[in-house]
Amino acid sequence: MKGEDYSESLVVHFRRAEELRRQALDLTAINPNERQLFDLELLLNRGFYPLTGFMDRAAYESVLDGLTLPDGTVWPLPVCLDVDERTAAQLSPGQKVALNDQEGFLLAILTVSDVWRPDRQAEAEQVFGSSEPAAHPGVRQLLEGSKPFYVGGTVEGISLPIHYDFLQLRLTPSETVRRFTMNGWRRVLGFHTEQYLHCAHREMVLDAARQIGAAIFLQPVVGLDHPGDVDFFTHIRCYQVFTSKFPPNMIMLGLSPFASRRAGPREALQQAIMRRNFGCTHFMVADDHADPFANQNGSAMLFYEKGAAQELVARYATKTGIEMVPQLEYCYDEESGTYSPLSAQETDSKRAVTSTELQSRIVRGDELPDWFVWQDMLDELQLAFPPKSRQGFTIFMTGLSGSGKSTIAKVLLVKFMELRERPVTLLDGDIVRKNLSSELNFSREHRDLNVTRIGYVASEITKNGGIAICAPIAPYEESRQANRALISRYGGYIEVHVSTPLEICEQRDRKGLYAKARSGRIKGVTGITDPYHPPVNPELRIDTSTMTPLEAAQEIMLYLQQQGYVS
Ligand SMILES: Nc1ncnc2c1ncn2[C@@H]1O[C@H](COP(=O)(O)OS(=O)(=O)O)[C@@H](OP(=O)(O)O)[C@H]1O
Ligand SMILES: Nc1ncnc2c1ncn2[C@@H]1O[C@H](COP(=O)(O)OP(=O)(O)O)[C@@H](O)[C@H]1O
Repeated sequence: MKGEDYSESLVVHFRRAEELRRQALDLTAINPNERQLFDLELLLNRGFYPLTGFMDRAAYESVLDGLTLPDGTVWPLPVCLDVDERTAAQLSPGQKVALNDQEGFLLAILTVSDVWRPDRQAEAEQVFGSSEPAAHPGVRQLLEGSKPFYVGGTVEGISLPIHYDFLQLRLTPSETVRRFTMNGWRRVLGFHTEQYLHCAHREMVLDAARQIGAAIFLQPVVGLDHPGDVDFFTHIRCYQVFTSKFPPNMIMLGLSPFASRRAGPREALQQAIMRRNFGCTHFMVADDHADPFANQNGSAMLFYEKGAAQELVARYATKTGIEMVPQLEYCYDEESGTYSPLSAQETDSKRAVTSTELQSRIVRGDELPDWFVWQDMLDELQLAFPPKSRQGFTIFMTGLSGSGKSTIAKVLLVKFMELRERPVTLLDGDIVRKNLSSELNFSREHRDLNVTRIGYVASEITKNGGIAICAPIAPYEESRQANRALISRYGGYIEVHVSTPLEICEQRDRKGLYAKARSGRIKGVTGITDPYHPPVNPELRIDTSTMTPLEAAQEIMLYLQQQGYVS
């Protein structure tokens, strides 16, 4: 990147865009992933001003070593386009490359300045303060989730990445600055969040803004981890409710396409610079800002030193042109009925409520006092996090062939249909093998694929509030765990190990499978010549050798009642 480009946006005039579209037909194309598209959007809309493209090697090294671009401008995080070795081999300086979105729609043309293989271990150390993937999710993303070559070069934008949701909130820096001016806002406090906000947050941000005579620009960063999740839409709806609780002309909401690296102090500084580019004069920084373990289990868990992010943003304030405002934790005093900052000593009659606690209280269906959250926000949250009695769930039965999975599943199916509380779907092993996995055999690889396909379908059913009953053998822990992780995001997951011993299954031998296995006519039969790894921690274990199918199903129903899934 040479020279400074002062334009409002790097998206070119539509006449030039037409020309670039024609040129792009002959160019090598790169389809940036979700994370890279976020960076591209901030380059094109100039949230990353003064960058005019993905960093070249000199800028990258300068940022890592000294938190500045080669011309001395403060810049703490690398903004690089990572590609695989095959793509890198096709690129050389001066070459033009098309950058398309995931549907192949042309967004920008990159003029390559250099291509290099970075030392990502060293980058991890400098950016995150660690090169241990297990210790930090940002390090894991960099070392295991990104590609080994970087491409630097300027970009000419044809279009900003396309969004269909909340268009009125996707404001570019020039749009926000124009609105601030129109509102008469000379001082603007940028407030970055990924959390659900409630009444105490309102008092906290309002007090901070009043102290410096500023209005508030709430710019949350959400939606990257699980785009399309109900959670994302709920977050934004709740921010809309939140902003409606402020005095007139006091707060504005906009969405930021920033892909968080969780790089603690360096990231806080980066976010401050970005907010300055959106027109803010002040930026609120928490003492655990951008920490990978913020909001988890108190400060003992933090990766970065508490307060380090605030210190770094404040230290660079003169150079960046944006001032640091510390974020204080506010609590409610039941005696006086007021909110105030929580000091370390005051915990008796004062109550602080974290956003995580808010969410878990809603899932448990607890009563929430009105000092905690507004009714209209509660309505939004309850829609997204219904109590267990209205959540979808999956009953995932695993066990040897003949252990009783299908029989119990059929009993459960009719019981749920009788209850008529939710739609119910049976994904039995042999039905799935016929309809969804007919091309698969019984190798480990194919069994895993079969089991995760069942998990995917069950996750969709669970997400939409239904009941999925799954009954494959599912002999391996890894694919069962993958299903658990996926499905638990959307609702209940109840793993039932149908633990009937092999001798009993073999005596039953309804399909003659074991006889054929013993006589060597079929190979790789689970329990005989293929392994079955019992689940480590199932919700229930049921041995059907000493009970009827009805009794087995009743054990599962009792568990569901106890957990609150069925009434
Ligand atoms: N080699 C081998 N091993 C195990 N089972 C075999 C095999 N070949 C065919 N069958 C029949 O296929 C049914 C199991 O399929 P699944 O899809 O449940 O298996 S897996 O979860 O993918 O491992 C299973 O049906 P169920 O008895 O209903 O479990 C078997 O009858
Ligand atoms: N308590 C029980 N639960 C389920 N099945 C039982 C039970 N007791 C006996 N059985 C018999 O065991 C066999 C189990 O077969 P099936 O349900 O097809 O097993 P799987 O689906 O695990 O291969 C059926 O013949 C069923 O009648």
